[in-house]
Amino acid sequence: MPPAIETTDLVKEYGDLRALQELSLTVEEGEFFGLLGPNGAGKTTFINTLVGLVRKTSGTAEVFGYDVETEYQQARDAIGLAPQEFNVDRFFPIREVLMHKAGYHGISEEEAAERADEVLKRVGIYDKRNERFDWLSGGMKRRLLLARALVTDPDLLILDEPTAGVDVQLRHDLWELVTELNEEGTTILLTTHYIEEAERLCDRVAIMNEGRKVTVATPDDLKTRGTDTISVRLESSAATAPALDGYAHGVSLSGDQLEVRVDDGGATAPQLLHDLEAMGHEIADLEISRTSLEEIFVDLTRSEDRTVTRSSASDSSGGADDGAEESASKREPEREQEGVA
Ligand SMILES: Nc1ncnc2c1ncn2[C@@H]1O[C@H](COP(=O)(O)OP(=O)(O)OP(=O)(O)O)[C@@H](O)[C@H]1O
Repeated sequence: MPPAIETTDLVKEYGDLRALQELSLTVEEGEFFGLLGPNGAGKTTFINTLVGLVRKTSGTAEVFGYDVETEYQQARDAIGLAPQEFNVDRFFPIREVLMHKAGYHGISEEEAAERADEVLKRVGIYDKRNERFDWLSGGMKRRLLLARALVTDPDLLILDEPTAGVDVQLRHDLWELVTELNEEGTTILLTTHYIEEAERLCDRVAIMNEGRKVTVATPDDLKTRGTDTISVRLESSAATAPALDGYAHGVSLSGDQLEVRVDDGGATAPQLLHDLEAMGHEIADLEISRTSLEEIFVDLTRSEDRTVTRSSASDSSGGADDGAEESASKREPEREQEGVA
């Protein structure tokens, strides 16, 4: 089986702005994969390229081995997208919205009705099935976007910031649901600003910045890239900070409080204790704090100089590009429904 997503040297330019810069990324079938990055990193552009809402400038992008442009229909049929923005037909009861969506993918009316009911139950808004989108609360709207993504029973579920602005209860419900889906075999691509979410859910994460892939790693691997702090309380104040060459990246002392920065706190603590005792210090207390994924993320995505930046001309050329997107969006009526480009 080919990977769920495989892109090679993918580039997207909006006028002078390179939103994706030679992005090569592989997401294996069955993975729960996170795409992290600050605002404007290119996450939505990447997703929109996969679903045919944005036309790539160069490079290749395949979904389960299907080229997203030359084999658009096969690639698109494999994907369920829950976009960041609410883009649902407001004039129909939500059950019908879901049935229309299934219909676009060639599913018979009878089966579409069954599937609509099934996914509405699954996301917990079946009792709202005859209501219109506008009448739903914000949280229910998020649930509906997920239901719409699921109604075609996709092999690849793409969630673009599914928990942005939702309450804690819904966030946990959504986490539970997507974990279940992944356990049932659905590949998941999730973009999020919540590091905790990525850490909790994802097998691997790609960190993007300014259209580039900064790194791909498991959340645990990422955490090992930071430094830990060992905080030691001494029985009595010391006059000078001890020299701990060899493993300490930094040592600071304030009275009886000593802070030592090391690569791996757990592995280094015994050595540190030994060394301090050998220097005549008595230890009252010791605590290790691990670098949070958030700190590592901030560190990895510190602003760099852009090789190509938006120029004043790009606003107008962005308009020309929009024209290209618009013609792409007319290829299938559903694209307008799901479109966020
Ligand atoms: N249609 C467009 N025309 C011109 N520029 C665009 C267009 N869409 C996105 N951009 C620009 O491309 C860059 C990447 O945007 P994108 O929305 O992909 O980032 P993102 O990582 O999804 O951000 P966020 O986390 O804020 O959603 C940004 O600089 C954005 O302004």
